[in-house]
Amino acid sequence: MKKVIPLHSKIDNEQLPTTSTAASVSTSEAIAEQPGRWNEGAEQQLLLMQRVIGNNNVESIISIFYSWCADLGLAEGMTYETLGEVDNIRLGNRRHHSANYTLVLDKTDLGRVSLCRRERFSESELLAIEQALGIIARCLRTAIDYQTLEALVTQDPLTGFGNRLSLKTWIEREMSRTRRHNSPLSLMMIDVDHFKKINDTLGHLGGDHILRTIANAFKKSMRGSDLLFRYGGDEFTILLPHTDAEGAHEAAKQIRENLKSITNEEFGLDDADDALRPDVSIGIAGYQAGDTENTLLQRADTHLYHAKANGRGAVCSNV
Ligand SMILES: Nc1nc2c(ncn2[C@@H]2O[C@H](COP(=O)(O)OP(=O)(O)OP(=O)(O)O)[C@@H](O)[C@H]2O)c(=O)[nH]1
Repeated sequence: MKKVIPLHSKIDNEQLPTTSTAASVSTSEAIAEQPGRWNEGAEQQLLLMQRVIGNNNVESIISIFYSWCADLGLAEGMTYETLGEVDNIRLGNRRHHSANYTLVLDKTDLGRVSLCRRERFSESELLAIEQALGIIARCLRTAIDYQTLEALVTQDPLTGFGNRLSLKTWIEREMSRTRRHNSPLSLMMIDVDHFKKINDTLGHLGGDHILRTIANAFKKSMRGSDLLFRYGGDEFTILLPHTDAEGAHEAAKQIRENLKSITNEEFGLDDADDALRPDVSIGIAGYQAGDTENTLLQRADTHLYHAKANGRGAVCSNV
């Protein structure tokens, strides 16, 4: 009888593996070179295919693949690691025996998959895993491309937070949620004071570093449900679901306060540059019935203008 030789020549399937050696597996070849075996688990493979096809979310595809393996007793734990935009994923538990794969499809690195469980993997099980990886590989590539493109279009490259386009999407989403549930919603427009002077003194790269530091400080001051965006230049927007203008006003004061706890060193400033320590002006608008994206932004902007006109380093709203 013809011996089936798995393509993964370096699977860790020993009694006491200490480190894992990744085997490079071209998953499309894995299916093509084992046509006989393909039919054996055809039903399960079909089920997996039906679940992942058309799915553009990497995390979801990985989690479907893991559930599929776990249901068949092929895994008790799994990790998925990539170098790109997609976060690393860990599912289930760590176990003694592991099967490690580097997924490569048409020369594109799709990441590393490591499955583990208490028992050794048999050759036929490893083959089933490879065939399943072959199925998810194409969906994964589409999903990775989709998520990378989505990040390019919606993320601000300097700070990594959402950009103006992303803000538009989220305002619409949160406004319709607010209308449906009759819950409050507020929006903050934040502008760094005298940022031009910071740029002129520290140079553009120094200015970039300050913008990133400020954005990260905003993020730390916010609640988990609040959403931060870079509106453009030295302007940021925070969308605060479930928060009325009064609550947002208090949150804005806290944001300004928290900026004071950032050290000169973190800002990339010398002690002699104390005068350059950044402060912000903030305008706030609470959602009102009949508001559109533009009217909400416009009101926050008007309040921001007043905060600037009142000498900067201030919070202004209608509360
Ligand atoms: N370093 C850096 N600077 C930027 C970026 N985008 C815009 N800027 C600068 O941000 C500065 C914004 O300055 P202004 O809008 O004139 O306002 P300001 O100096 O902050 O003064 P006020 O807002 O009136 O307090 C300009 O000098 C822009 O060149 C960026 O991505 N990085």
